[in-house]
Amino acid sequence: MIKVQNVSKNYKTPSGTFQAVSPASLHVEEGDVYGIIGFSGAGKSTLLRLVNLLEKPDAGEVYVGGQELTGLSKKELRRARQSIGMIFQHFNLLNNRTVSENVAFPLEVASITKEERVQRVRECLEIVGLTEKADSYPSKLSGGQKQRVAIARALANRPKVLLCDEPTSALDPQTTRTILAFLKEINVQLGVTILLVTHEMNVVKEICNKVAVMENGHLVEKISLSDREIKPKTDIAKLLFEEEISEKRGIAHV
Ligand SMILES: Nc1ncnc2c1ncn2[C@@H]1O[C@H](COP(=O)(O)OP(=O)(O)OP(=O)(O)O)[C@@H](O)[C@H]1O
Repeated sequence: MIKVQNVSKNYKTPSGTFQAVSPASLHVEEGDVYGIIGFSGAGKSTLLRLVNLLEKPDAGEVYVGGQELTGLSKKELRRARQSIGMIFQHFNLLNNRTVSENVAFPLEVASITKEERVQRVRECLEIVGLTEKADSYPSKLSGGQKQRVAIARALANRPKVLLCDEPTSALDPQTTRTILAFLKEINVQLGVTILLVTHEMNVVKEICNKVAVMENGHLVEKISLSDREIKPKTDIAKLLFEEEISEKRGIAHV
């Protein structure tokens, strides 16, 4: 469903060129909830944004649903992006629009008729259980509710793929569980393939079936979580998995 082939990204900085993502390849199959985990600055968000070309790769190819995004014109890319939803750590809602108007926004961009928009907004708000907040403004919502609106908005155009950039990092543990449950339901019930960036192993363990580990711009290891025994090979993957095991056993880290 998503194929990233030898994609890389450099940034120009005052001190020279900085390689945020060095040639990386990733294959996300239909139905996966695929995690990308790593510490801050590892290049996770950059890699995610390379998938829908919010960041333009310096090299490599990106395919989503069999279509090569890296070969499209601007107009074709705008259209292709309609089948790729995205949610963010800080929700990125439009504060001067109501909940309904936020969810309707991508439908307006896609030139969907008003009648269809009203119907689809209603459906999406039902999916995330926020029908009663349709006329509220984002400022009146909790963090969890804001993320549910963002999910509804991301689903409006019936995407095949949902990209999630640290979707629960701004939320408390209880709300995190609720949002992860929504994402899992969307994956199972609606058949949406999910690629999710996080620095928290508990998020990966909760909903992902596969995870790629990133360190200093490199994808260093890919692990299937459906394997009976998970055996991380690299030091960073061992550290991330062992931290999780230690936390479960109640061992404090200093
Ligand atoms: N536009 C930019 N210009 C220069 N450097 C950038 C730019 N965007 C990201 N970087 C740098 O690239 C590296 C990777 O950033 P990225 O946000 O992808 O990491 P991350 O793993 O998602 O970390 P975090 O969770 O802290 O966001 C960081 O060192 C960051 O400072």
